[in-house]
Parts: sequence; structure tokens; C-alpha cells
Amino acid sequence: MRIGIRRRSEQKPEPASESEELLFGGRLRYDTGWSQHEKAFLDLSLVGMARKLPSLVGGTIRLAWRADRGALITVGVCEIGQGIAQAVGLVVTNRILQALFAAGSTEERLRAALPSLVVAATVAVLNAVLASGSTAGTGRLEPKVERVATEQYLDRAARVELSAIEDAQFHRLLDSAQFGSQSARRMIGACVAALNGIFAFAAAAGVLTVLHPVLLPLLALIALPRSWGALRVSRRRYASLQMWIEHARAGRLIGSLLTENSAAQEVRVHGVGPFLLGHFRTMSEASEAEQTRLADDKAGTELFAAALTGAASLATYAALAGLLLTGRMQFAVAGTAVFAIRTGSASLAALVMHVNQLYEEALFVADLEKLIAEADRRAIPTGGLDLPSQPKEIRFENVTFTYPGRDIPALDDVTLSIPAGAVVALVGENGSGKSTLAKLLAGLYHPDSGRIAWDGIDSAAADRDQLFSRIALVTQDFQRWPFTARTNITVGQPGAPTTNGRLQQAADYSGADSVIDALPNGLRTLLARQFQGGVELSGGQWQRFGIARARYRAAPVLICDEPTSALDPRAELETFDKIRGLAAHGQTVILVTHRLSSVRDADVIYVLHHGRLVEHGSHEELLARPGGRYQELFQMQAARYQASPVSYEPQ
Ligand SMILES: Nc1ncnc2c1ncn2[C@@H]1O[C@H](COP(=O)(O)OP(=O)(O)OP(=O)(O)O)[C@@H](O)[C@H]1O
Repeated sequence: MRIGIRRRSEQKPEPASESEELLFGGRLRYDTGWSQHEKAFLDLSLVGMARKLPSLVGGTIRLAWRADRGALITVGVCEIGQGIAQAVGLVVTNRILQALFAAGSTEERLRAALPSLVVAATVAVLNAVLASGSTAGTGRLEPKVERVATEQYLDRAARVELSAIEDAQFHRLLDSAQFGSQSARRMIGACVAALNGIFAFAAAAGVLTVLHPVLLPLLALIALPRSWGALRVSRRRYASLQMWIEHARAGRLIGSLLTENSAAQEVRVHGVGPFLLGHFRTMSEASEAEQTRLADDKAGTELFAAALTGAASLATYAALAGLLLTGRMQFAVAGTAVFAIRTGSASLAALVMHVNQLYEEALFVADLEKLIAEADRRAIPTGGLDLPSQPKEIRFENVTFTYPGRDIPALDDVTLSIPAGAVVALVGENGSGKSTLAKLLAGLYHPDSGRIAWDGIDSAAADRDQLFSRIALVTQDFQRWPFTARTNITVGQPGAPTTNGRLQQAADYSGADSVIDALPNGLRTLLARQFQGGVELSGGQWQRFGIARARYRAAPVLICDEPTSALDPRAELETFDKIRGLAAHGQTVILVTHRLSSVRDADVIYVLHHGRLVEHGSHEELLARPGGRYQELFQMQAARYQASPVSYEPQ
């Protein structure tokens, strides 16, 4: 069992475990992440704590004020009342002891102590009433504070740029900040307990100072080792959590893959279950070893602190005996002193514990605050230039874009025009940049250089809410919302009141109507097997909902990224006809697809290769270009359909 404090930076990083290496390609315990918290770690000293605590407590009180000011006032009044009651209680106890130890018959002494006894009983009743008022107020306040903090967390997470959501560092922050809301909740309880401790300690300290000035420093001496121990344990726990946070997320991910619908088939047929379970076990065992290390460390620290506390208590009682023997203290006063020392050291120990808990929780609340600041920095900006509601032309002008952390641009100097009311097809091999182009058009990313102009207005300077409102999306990995069939369509425009006519139109358009007719509760059917009464749809059926949703949104620009990949041939043909029909009604359609037969009617086809625009024109123009990339791709696909049937002989 090691007790000495060794800074993390001095420890040799352990190598990646086999599971970390195999599944995640390296170590998931980051010392670099820890350095972000180094300051918080160093400040976890008595001085740092005393300096930072008021502002941290202030932040929680502001949160509580926003959550439920009535409950906060109740708690405050009850706590202050209890503090006063405790001080009065100690003073009255002193009076009772003095009356009982005074000269005279037992009856006379009891009679003299009686008024103080009545006051003591009244104070005890009052204290109990105030304590229950505080408990009720705290109980009301805590969940509300957690809710307000969680809302802040989720709100910020939902409003950051897509690039932040794809950034591992931001995810780390999201991870550590997720504890912030529960910590804010616990901070309320810890604040109340600490306040309680301060009053109780002040009462005991006041009484002790009056009895003899030397008793107060002795009381502090008793509390010192415990404070040191508690601080050390909590900073080690916090450090460990920060270091292991990504490892813990990976462990949870493996666990969830074993229960998730999407992985269920491979987990069974490919036998991935035991494989994942094995890695889950090794990952868990590694974090268990860390827990054990922490527990050993804590036990050692507490034992050491307890020994020091014992020595300090001995010194205190020896000093008390000295005062008695030298006649500097009366016997009755010594009785009160023992009582006050016991009360005082107990309340000081509780105070240290609660202040420490407060501080530890505050570190996580500080992580939440850090996330909020970072999310605000990376938030999608509000305001900007107005965009035309029905743009006549969207132009990509020398657009270059590289994903963060990548060396090769996903789009390289692309210039192209998207005229209003046209069907514009984007084709090219895997990884050629089609989806990236669509995401830039949708305003999810901005070009690193060049611009995307909507009737001459640079979309990077435009009001992003307006930009988003002009776009409807059916992406390759469109969301299968685990909600009702109705919501899966109307979520295309969640802010607007649902109109049944539009809903029906969108369902008819996409072919989702026939799927809905077959559902047990029609539009009210829950499309999530994991809930009671929920049903699961096929991939193609889901896709019809994705298309219906985009149709329901009724935006001037519709981006369809592989919209028909899961549809049967008949449904695919119908859908493409309908998509072309949309353009006839003035909607601009951007079609990303590998099915070149479906783009032959597009007004213009752009062919991308390694992020560059290599060809463009109509289907006929591109086919007539000898040695052209489009011609090559088209002929390859056509050949597959024209080839004579291949006979299959089982081996
Ligand atoms: N979120 C991302 N972060 C980093 N790189 C990305 C990201 N998305 C795509 N890329 C990379 O950008 C390049 C272009 O990808 P994109 O998805 O635009 O291609 P695509 O033409 O749509 O491909 P596919 O036909 O396979 O869907 C690829 O090299 C890909 O690895």
C-alpha cells in the first residue's frame, strides 16, 4: 500500500492492453487529457480550495435560483435557523452543566437547571422542524438543479457545429461534462451540509473560545489530518476518472454493442458475442485494477490520517487535563469543554468532508462550465446575411475543403453551378467527395477556401437558420427515429404545427402510405422494436419514411444522398420519377447516387474524382465523351445487366 503522493507526470505510462490495441488501435488512457485538469488538480489544496470555493458555490446557488428560488430560500432560512439553534443549544448546555455542578442540594440544582432545560428542549424541537424543512426544500431543489444543468448540457451539445461533434477532443469534454449535472445536484446537498457544518462548528468554536482560548487551536489540530486525507483521496479519484474516461466510454460501447439491435445479427451468426464479451471483461478488469489501486490508496491515507487525529485528540485532552490540574479551568467548565470539543471536532470533520465533497463535485461542474464555454465557442453562429427564399442559382466557386485531421482535401477547387428547379446529379467513385459536397451545400461545413454563393450571397456569411430552412435532406444514414410513424414524417419540420393534408401528401409521395396502412396502429404505430408495442421496418420501408420526411419539409433545395439504395426496383423507379417531378414544380434536387441509370434524365451531371470535378454535362454529352470517366462507369454498370446469365454450380 503506497501512501506517498506521486505526481501523474512522474508515472510511467502503462502500455495499451491487448483489447485497447486490437479494438481501438492504441491506448485509451490519456495523460494529455489529464494535463487539461492539472490546474484544477493543483488548486485542490486548502488554499486553492478556500480561494475558489465561494465562486463555485456562487455558481451553484445561481443555478438553484434559476431552478426554484422558493425552495432555495426555504433551504437557506432553515439552515441559518438551524445554525442559530445549535449555538443557542450549546450555550444552554453550558448553563445546564453549570447549574448542575453548582453548590446546593440536588433539588435546588435541578430547579436552577430547569429553565435552561426547557429552552434546550424547545431549541431541539425547533431544530428538528427546521431540519425537516431543509430536507424537503433540498429534495425539491436537487432534481430541478440537475434538470437545468442537464438541459444546458444537451442544449449546447445540440447547437455546436458538426465538426465539433466529429472531434474526439470535444467528445472527451462531453464525456467528462456529463457528470456535471449530477454533481450540480449533489452540490446542493453538499452546500447545505457544509453550511450546517459551518454553523455547528462556529457555535462550538465560539463556546470553546469563551471557555479557554487555547482550546480552539487544539480543535483545529484534530481536524487537520482528516482534511489532508480527504483532499488527497478526492484529488486522486478525480485524476483517475479523467485519465480513464475514454477507456470507460469504450467499455460502455462494447457493452452496448452486445445489446443493440443493429449488431444483433452479426453478434449471433458470426459469434461476435463471446469475442466482445471477452474484450469487455479485459477492459473491465483493467479499470477494476485501477479501482482497487484507488481503494488501497484511500485506505492507507485514511489510516494514516486517523493515527494523526488520535495523536491530536490525545494532545487536546492532555492540555485539558493540564488546565484542570493547574487550576486554570473549573471542573464544570471542563465538562462543557469536553462536550464542545466532541461536538466541534465532529462538526469540523463533517465540515471538512462536505467542503471536500463540494469541491470534488465542483470540479465536475467546472467541467460542465468548460464544455458550455467550448460549445459556445464552437456553436453554429446566429444571425447573418439574408438568403433568397427561392434562390435562382447556387454556385460553388473554387471550393476546397479538407476534413480536420486529414491531409488530402475531400473537395479540391470545385466550381459548379446548381440552377433552381433542376435535377443535379453528383456521381463518382467511393470517396470522391459527393457527400462532402452535399454537406457543404447544406451548410454543415464551410469551405476552407472559395465560396458557395446563393444568388451571389456567400453562404458562410448567411444566417445559418435560414440556410438550414432552405434545405431538406435524405442522407445515406438518415435517422430512424424510434418514435411513431407520424413523428417519423412530421419531424421533417418539427417546429411547425402538423397538417394532416401535408402529412398524407408526403406519405403518398414517398410510398410510405402503403407501409403505414399495414402497420397495426397506422400513424400511431411506434417504429421501435425495443419498446412495448413497437414494430420494426425493413430497410426499404424505412427509406420511404426518410423520403416522406424530406418531402414534408418542403424546402426549396432537396438533397438526396443515395435515396433509393434500399428500395426494390419498382419503388426505385417510382421514386426517381417523383424526384424528377419535384424539380418540375420548382424544387431544386441534388441527387447523389451510384446508380447511373437513374441520373440519365438529370439536367446536369457532375462527375467527381478524388475531390476534383472532372466532367460535367448531360447524360448524352458525357456518354459521347470518348475515354470519359462517366462513360467508363456507365458502361461498366450497363455491362453487368447485359451479360448473359451466369450458371451457378454449388461446390
Ligand atoms: N467526417 C469525416 N471526417 C474525415 N474524413 C471524412 C469524413 N467524411 C468523409 N471523409 C473523407 O472524405 C473523402 C470524401 O468522402 P465522401 O463521403 O464525400 O465521399 P463519397 O463520394 O460520398 O463516397 P461514397 O460514394 O462512398 O459515399 C473520403 O476520403 C473520406 O474518407
